[in-house]
Amino acid sequence: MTTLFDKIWAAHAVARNEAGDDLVYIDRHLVQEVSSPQAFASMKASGHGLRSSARHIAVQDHNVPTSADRLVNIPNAESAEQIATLRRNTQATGMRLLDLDDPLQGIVHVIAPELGFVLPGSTVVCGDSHSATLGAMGALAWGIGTSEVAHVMSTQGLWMRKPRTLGIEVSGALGPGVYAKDLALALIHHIGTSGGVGHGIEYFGPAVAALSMEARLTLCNMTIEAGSRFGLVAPDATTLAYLRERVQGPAREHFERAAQAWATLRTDAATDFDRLVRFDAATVTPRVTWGTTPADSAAFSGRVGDGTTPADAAERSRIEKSLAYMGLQPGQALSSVPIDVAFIGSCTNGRLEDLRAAAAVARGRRVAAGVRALVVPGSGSVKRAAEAEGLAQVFVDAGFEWREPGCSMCIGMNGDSLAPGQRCASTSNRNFENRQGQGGRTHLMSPAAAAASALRGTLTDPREFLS
Ligand SMILES: CC(C)[C@H](C(=O)O)[C@@H](O)C(=O)O
Ligand code: SF4
Repeated sequence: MTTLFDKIWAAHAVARNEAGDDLVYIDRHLVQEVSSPQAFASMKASGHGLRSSARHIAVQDHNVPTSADRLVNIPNAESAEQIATLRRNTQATGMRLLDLDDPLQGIVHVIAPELGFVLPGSTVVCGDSHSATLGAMGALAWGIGTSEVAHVMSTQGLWMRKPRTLGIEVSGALGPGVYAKDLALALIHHIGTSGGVGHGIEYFGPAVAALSMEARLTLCNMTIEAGSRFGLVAPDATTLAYLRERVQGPAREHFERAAQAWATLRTDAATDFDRLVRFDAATVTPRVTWGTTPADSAAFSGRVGDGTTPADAAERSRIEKSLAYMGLQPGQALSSVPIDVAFIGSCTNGRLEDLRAAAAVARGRRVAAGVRALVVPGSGSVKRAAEAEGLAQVFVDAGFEWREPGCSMCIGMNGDSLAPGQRCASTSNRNFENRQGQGGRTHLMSPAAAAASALRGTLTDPREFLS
């Protein structure tokens, strides 16, 4: 009797050293331009090449401008340099690159499932902390550091200590206007930003089973914000339906046989986890962060600081500092807080369903005067699909900017960033100080909530616009 996490791990651990670390075989590796330059350089310096070139895909995402002229104009010299470096490195090593002009380009964690690159039961790594996103496909997926990236490229293996397992069982169902993002924020609020440290998390239970593939990707994406590098959902009919349309190569040819094998990929019993947390989805309402960690969140009807004063002195001073940064008063009603910018996008919430949810709120309405609202699709595929079904037009008619795909204002490396003091309703995953630009203030929420906030000009519960 064991967990899904342990089963996939055991199938990939090919050796154990004296320290107790396992050498884990890596099936797939994703590369982006920010964390790879040193890895390519050290691989070259050690005289290695790619051990298995078909197991890697590279994409430009963090630094890419989201303006229409980006193929001819990358104003930031550092961004241009990182983009050129990945182009050079992939050419030199024979790694597939989805470059700026590729119709499939997009945020690394958004494109990987779209390409059918991530299969249930596989191991997938990327030099990016949000790689657990891909665990939604029933894979062990995690973020690695630059030296590990070099190691994977030249050996296809990694020495790793197996983490303990944490099962998060979510019962009940999410109500209307409540999304996977709200569930993720509620869970992080519940277990804390270090609640998952040292553990691989598997999400399961009726509320997880009811989530679409895209919603599961959102949920797993936020796992690192709870301190865990691994977020996992067992493959089921939803996973198979998603993959059937997307897998390539041998997995396509042998799909039905593979599907039978994937059906065995599940945790035998909830008691097999080292730790178990139970959570009721019916208690979740649309949430928004007010502080500078993803755990600092409350319902839109709530108050800054949860309306309580923590007994712990260190926590009290942390909150004081974060509220000073955020320009908020403890106890202030969240719904009275005005915003300057709304950002809909990122690897958390830049997929088609996210844009549908935001467009359902924005349709036939107008962005409030003085608010800048951006919609940045997570990939070229998302962009084209959103245009084909009329979502882009809904946004444009409502006064939102419709941009080219990339990480954009999630991290502000590409020129899309907040000015000091600006306040943003954002569908991304991190609200740390200066994350979206020096002095910028981030409020995390779902795409429907970001659209609602853009329309009203203050932090707004999306249910006010959904009938
Ligand atoms: C730049 C990159 C390596 C980084 C990460 O590791 O996650 C970024 O994607 C982020 O979201 O902070
Ligand atoms: S969208 Fe944001 S969180 Fe995701 S990979 Fe890009 S910068 Fe990181």
